[in-house]
Amino acid sequence: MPDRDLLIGRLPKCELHIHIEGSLEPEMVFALAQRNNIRLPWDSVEALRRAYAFGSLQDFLDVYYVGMSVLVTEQDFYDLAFAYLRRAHADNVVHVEMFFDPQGHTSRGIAFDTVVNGLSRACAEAREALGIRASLIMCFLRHLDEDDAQRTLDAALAHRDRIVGVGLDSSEHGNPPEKFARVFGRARDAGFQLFAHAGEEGPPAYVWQALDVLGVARIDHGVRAMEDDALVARLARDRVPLTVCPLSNVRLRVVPDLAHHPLRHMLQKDLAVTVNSDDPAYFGGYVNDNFSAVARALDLSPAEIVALARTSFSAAMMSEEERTRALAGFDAAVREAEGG
Ligand SMILES: Nc1ncnc2[nH]cnc12
Ligand SMILES: [Zn+2]
Repeated sequence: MPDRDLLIGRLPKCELHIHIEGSLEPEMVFALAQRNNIRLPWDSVEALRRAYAFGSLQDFLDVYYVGMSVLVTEQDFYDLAFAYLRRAHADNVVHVEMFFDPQGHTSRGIAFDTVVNGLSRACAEAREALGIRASLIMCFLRHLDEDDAQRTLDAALAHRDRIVGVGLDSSEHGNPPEKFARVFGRARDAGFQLFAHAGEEGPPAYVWQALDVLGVARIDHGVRAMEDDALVARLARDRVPLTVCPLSNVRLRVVPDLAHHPLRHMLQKDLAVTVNSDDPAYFGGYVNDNFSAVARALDLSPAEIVALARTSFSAAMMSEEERTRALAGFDAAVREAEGG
């Protein structure tokens, strides 16, 4: 086996937890602010970077929503998504399920169509130019009310062919999944796949609700599920995928440092863990950086690294035919890595 970072780079992988607005690098924030004549509360890229010292999820979200205010035109959304897909491709990501936050834009007067047109054009062109597959998952902002989410779902129905699923993100404390039970029921009836952030900062009860009230197919983060043995047993029994984001968890103080990250324990409990970047521009790294940092801190073996990347394919939304083909490519890449 080659060394850890070489192996990580050689493994094809899926990224299943990326907020596209969280890939907005500070340089791009300033370039788009200039292009669109937007005034920012920071006077330089360095000042913005200094604002990235977060004490909690809410601290981050306060900066994240201001950062995304520079996105105005369809071209802005296209440029953002294409830049991310190019970067992900460099990390050997072959399949992306991309979150976006329409309410962060429609609340500023940007049309839903502008957002979806720009993002979906980037996905289509990246497929052509780079061979990377990408689809869109629209997240509801859970700090907003149910009616706002219902109106957002109404807008999404007109784009049913370009949005594959719905998710739930933003401030977790005090905004349990059950607040959106009816919205998710409608989304399910409309044929959307269902996802939710749960157990990032919030308690295990929110993970139970995401599973049993919303009926989600995957849990985003889910690290606090480890506090509840019965929940761990349920997640393991049903092989519910968990999209874990190690660098995010450190930056948002969910864990004190990577050496204390529960990922190894999650693997020992037979949970279907994947590694992802969450908001790479804000948390110090893209998907390979997340693999590399957590593998080093927890001294993961090559077999464990391979297993994590392989799980990203079983956890992805693909037809069984696509999955079989993708896994064959994955296994071939592992054999090649083992050979040299
Ligand atoms: N890590 C995260 N948790 C909840 N909402 C988010 N929106 C963007 N990143 C998020
Ligand atoms: Zn997230």
